[in-house]
Amino acid sequence: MKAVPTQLEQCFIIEPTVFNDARGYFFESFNQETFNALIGQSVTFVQDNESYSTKGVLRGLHFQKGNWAQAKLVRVVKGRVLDVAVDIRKESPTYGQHFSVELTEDNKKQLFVPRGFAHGFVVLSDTAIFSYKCDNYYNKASEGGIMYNDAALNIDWQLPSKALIISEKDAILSTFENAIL
Ligand SMILES: Cc1cn([C@H]2C[C@H](O)[C@@H](COP(=O)(O)OP(=O)(O)O[C@H]3O[C@@H](C)C(=O)[C@@H](O)[C@H]3O)O2)c(=O)[nH]c1=O
Repeated sequence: MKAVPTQLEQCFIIEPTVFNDARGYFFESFNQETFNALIGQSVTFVQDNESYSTKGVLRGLHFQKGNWAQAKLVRVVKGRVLDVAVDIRKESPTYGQHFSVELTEDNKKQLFVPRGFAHGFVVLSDTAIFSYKCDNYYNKASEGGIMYNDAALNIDWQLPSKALIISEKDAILSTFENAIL
């Protein structure tokens, strides 16, 4: 397993070591000791989530506020997504910057999204199963969000906006400027 730094401090791409043989493949999708050593942080995940989506589904940009902030370790079990992490740590030198990476069932890359980030993804394949670990529990009252097409963030989602499928909740999120972080 390897952790590749991004330009956003504490945000890493995780590349697992995959063992292929005549039967198929094997890899450790998570190993707490190795993971914490690689990223130089002590993260304890407490909740695992999975979602299924069809092509063009865009979920995000989401975060939880205050004491309910969540770090996430995200990956794709089936299909292909563009995954995006936005630095919303006001004191950060990369505040307002984002990092995006294709996560696919073939490349098996994962993204570690630290606390203090907004997160979202769009499905590029016909269908996708998205799986992630969170280091804090879901808390509906603490949910926050930023509109995916915020002009200041200027994220290239790789699909035309008419091809996107967005929840009612996500269609009315704030601009980055007005979001309560
Ligand atoms: C996120 C979440 C949702 N839910 C419920 C609330 C709702 O009825 C239903 C669907 O929720 P949402 O529409 O918020 O699901 P979704 O849009 O997939 O939300 C997720 O998006 C990605 C981008 C993230 O980063 C995640 O942290 C999470 O915010 O599931 C839980 O019970 N537990 C959870 O942890």
